[in-house]
Amino acid sequence: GLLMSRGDMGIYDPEDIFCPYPTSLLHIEEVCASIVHSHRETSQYRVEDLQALRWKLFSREEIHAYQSKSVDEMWQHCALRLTEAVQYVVEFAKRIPGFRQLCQNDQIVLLKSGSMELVLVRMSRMFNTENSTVFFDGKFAGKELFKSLACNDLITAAFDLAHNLCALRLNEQQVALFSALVLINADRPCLEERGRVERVRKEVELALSHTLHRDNQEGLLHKLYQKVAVLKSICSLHIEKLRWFRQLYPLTVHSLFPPLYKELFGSDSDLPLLTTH
Ligand SMILES: CCS(=O)(=O)c1ccc(CNC(=O)N2CC3(CCCC3)c3nc(-c4c(OC)ncnc4C4CC4)ccc32)cc1
Repeated sequence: GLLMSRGDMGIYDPEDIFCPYPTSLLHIEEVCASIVHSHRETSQYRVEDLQALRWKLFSREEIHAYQSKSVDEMWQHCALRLTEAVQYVVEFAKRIPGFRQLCQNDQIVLLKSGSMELVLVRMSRMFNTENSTVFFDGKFAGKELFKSLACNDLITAAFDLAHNLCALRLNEQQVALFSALVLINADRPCLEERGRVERVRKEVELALSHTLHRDNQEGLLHKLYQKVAVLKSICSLHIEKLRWFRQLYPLTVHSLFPPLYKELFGSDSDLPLLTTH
């Protein structure tokens, strides 16, 4: 498009109404490189390691042990795994160019609303479409392992999304840029400086379309935007289940859920764990 024709001079042309900010190709390539690097550094498991573990499946006995856990035991166990995953996502977010320049409130709003969506995107990297298993607790698990969560619709939705994202065969660069795009969303409620979030997002959008253009895969952009809607619906279903679970087991949530829970799903806004150091 017009932006790309500018070359790396970034010359600001007053007549140019399409580009109020000089976004040069060089700068976009720097944004790409930085986001992909941050993704690698904060991805919890490398793709090559997951490939090597591909056929490490839970035995029937191990699956039975998970299925014999009580509902609140299994939720606690999953909560710990999810919290670990969210902490890596928080690290990734903090390294997205421009994220730490956003005001504290907006950083937290984006993380509160986007971290679970990012965990779901990352889950697709840990999914084996040949036997519909996901890497969980050190091995690959089928969805029957999560039976005692009593959330089969939620788990099925998460597995289906992982399957569909896998089918797009995104490379790590595309996963990294898509992840950043999912997080930097200027439409989130309660943002204080929406315009600034929009500008950071614009750069990520350019980086993603630049990468897809270079990989000759522009068709993916439309499919990725469709996936954003699915991420949102799974997260709403997840919050519903969380409310249901908290009504049944208030003590578990209050005392045994990780501290991150109160930050991400609690009402208080002073959030030590998520602040940028
Ligand atoms: C965020 C921190 S927190 O605020 O303290 C917090 C908030 C909510 C909960 C309860 N939800 C929960 O545990 N869930 C939900 C879902 C199922 C679907 C959407 C994500 C999920 N997934 C996993 C998980 C995986 O977690 C890393 N890794 C691989 N597979 C899976 C499951 C097959 C989907 C593991 C836990 C897990 C717990 C903790």
